[in-house]
Amino acid sequence: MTTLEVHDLTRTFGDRRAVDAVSFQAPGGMLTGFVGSNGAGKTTTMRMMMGVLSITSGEVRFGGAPVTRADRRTFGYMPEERGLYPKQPAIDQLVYLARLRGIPAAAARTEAMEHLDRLGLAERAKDHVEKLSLGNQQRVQITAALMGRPRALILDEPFSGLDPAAVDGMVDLLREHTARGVPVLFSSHQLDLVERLCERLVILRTGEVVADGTPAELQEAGTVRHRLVLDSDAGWVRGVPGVHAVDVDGPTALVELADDATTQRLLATALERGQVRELSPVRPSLAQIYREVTA
Ligand SMILES: Nc1ncnc2c1ncn2[C@@H]1O[C@H](COP(=O)(O)OP(=O)(O)OP(=O)(O)O)[C@@H](O)[C@H]1O
Repeated sequence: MTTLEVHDLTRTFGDRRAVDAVSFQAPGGMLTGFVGSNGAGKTTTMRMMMGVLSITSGEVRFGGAPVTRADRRTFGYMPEERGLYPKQPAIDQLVYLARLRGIPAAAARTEAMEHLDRLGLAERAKDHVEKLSLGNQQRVQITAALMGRPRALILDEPFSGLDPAAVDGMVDLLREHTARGVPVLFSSHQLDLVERLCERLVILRTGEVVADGTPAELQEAGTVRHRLVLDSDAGWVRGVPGVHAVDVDGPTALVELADDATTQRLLATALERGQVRELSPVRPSLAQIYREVTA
């Protein structure tokens, strides 16, 4: 298992710090999601990790040592600006990219055909990329990053524009790489997907890391809410001191409680008024955590 990490990574454009002392790890064998709003600095960070953009200060490490040019040649990278040539056959581009990673031509062709076969595109291997649907182009693009047994994967928005079945297929492919101990870092705006897939996630806000950990760790650090279900209208909870009613819908209320005493007071009041069908903690969703840390 080889960890890919960044330490105090900083990039300025003029007097603007697009990435400001960013540190995090993408451990080997795990999918690490990289999220943040538009302009938060994800692409800039990934470009520095790959060495396609110079680093103002800080360091990228692979396996505990400063990353080398030779290391980076073994990484699979899917850039934000998609790199396939529209007027070249898909198979040729996959073979070319595998050969760049030192795979002999014959083996590269075999691997490329296997991939195209898995995508259901074997018959279209010789078609120019531009003749494929956008989703299929995107899948070939991800495949290009996966050629030649990369030692790390850095993927900028690999799932954008894919339908759910295509996402699942691509995730299966990525999991084959994490199973070999490879670190996989990918950016995404699809929080539900990130929540479902990732063993770790890093949240960036205006160039800084504002949350970093496993989904469970982030959930523990997030605000716990409670769901209260009564047998009659729950609107009165809005008047209870220490209770912040996030949402009230008939007999059901989603509330944030200031402390344990508030919980007891709420419960006692509810019982005085009738039956309490449920009072239970609600683990925050990733979307809620994201809103809290990026607010
Ligand atoms: N070459 C550049 N010159 C000047 N500013 C840049 C350059 N590249 C990026 N920036 C700025 O750096 C900041 C971070 O941009 P970046 O593309 O890394 O964000 P992002 O998180 O990937 O956003 P998105 O989700 O929209 O892709 C933005 O303010 C952007 O305008």
